[in-house]
Amino acid sequence: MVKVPGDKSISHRALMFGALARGVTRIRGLLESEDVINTAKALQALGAPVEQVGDEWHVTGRGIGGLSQPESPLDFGNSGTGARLMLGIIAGNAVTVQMVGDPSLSSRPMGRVLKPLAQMGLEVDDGRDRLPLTAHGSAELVPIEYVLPVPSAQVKSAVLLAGLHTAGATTVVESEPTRDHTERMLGYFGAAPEITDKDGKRYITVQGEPDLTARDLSVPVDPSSAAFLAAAAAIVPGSDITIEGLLMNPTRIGFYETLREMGADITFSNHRDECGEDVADMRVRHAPLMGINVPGERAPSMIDEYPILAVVAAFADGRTVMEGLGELKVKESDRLAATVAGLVVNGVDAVADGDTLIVTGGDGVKGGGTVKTHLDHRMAMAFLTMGLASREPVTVDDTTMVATSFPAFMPLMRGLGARFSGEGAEA
Ligand SMILES: O=C(O)C1=C[C@@H](OP(=O)(O)O)[C@@H](O)[C@H](O)C1
Ligand SMILES: C=C(OP(=O)(O)O)C(=O)O
Repeated sequence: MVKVPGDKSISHRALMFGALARGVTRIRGLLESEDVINTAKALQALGAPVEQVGDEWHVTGRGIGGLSQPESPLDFGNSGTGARLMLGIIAGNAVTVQMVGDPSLSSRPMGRVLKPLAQMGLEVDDGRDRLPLTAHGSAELVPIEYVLPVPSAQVKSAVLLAGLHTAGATTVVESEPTRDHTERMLGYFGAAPEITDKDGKRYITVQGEPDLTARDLSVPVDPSSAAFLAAAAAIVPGSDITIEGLLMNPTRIGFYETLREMGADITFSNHRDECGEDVADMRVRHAPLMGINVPGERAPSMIDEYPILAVVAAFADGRTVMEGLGELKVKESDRLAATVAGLVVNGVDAVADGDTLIVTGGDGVKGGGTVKTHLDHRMAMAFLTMGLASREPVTVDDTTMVATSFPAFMPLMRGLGARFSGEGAEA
């Protein structure tokens, strides 16, 4: 049984909802990674105490609109989720906040959240749409109806969080379902949104100024982190691993559906509910894999898993065609370009054609190349995993960013038999 840490998306939200509720929220299984700790520090600086108590994290909520002026800039490090969701919260409080991030985060588009938040009343100095920026929240936000121009749970969540700070009903319309942890957590904290499906679109409406009540919650295992272990088991002959308590939310498990279609031996057991989310235990055993077509509609349910899926595809027989990957270009790096480059430098036949990624496998993977990770944790973990099954070692140029989402990655992999050398830069 392998213990994989808690889900990053749910961890950010558990801290944020804890800060917006009344009372003390106690969180078990919080992902203690750099991204999540930066969110905890930001909330603390905004006047909602966050403390570690044994193996729990306690957040003392300030109620909707109850946050206070921070004394210094808030640093979101590498985290798009932290920065974008917090913008939704900052928007609804009468505070002025300087937001900064690392070079990767500072190059990512913030206009996608700033545009709807500006309609609601948030002001940003000099019309900036990248970090660093200075945001002026307001105690008088106005509700809006917003049609998402991109399939993004971060944009959806920022607008819904801001909507909680208005005196009316805010609706987000999405045409492709994205991860729904914000909606579920709203329900768990006592303010379930109204969700209706009409003409192939989903309408999510929150009522402003709800009373959120502090809750105890336990964070399920992150399917995006577990994907590296599952992939390793799928490509390394003789593997057989079981991961306990995996988050099975249908908006998150496209990677596992895809691996199964490729022929991977994956079974789920002991399905149960944990704090409003479905979880199960997952067993993965090595089996021969074949290339498949992965439809674009599936992309939101596995958006962070494409680098590792592309690595798995390199070990599958034939072509794997992955469509609809436009959003990969605006992650911690341009993951479409970086994945192709990492595969090619290790002797794999891979090309990007517009928003489509095509990887042809068949004869194993040569390896021997050095992969540029561009401050991107998923690039580092995907290619370290590739090195476990390639003929020659794979080198990655930097492993420090792994700590943003999965600090236990290298020790866990070592525990399963992986050998990394050179301070872990080679697999
Ligand atoms: O809402 C979230 O927690 C996340 C949403 C996704 O981003 P987008 O909403 O930008 O697609 C995902 O890539 C990110 O790792 C986490
Ligand atoms: C895209 C990711 O995270 P974020 O947007 O929060 O930086 C990720 O973890 O792969």
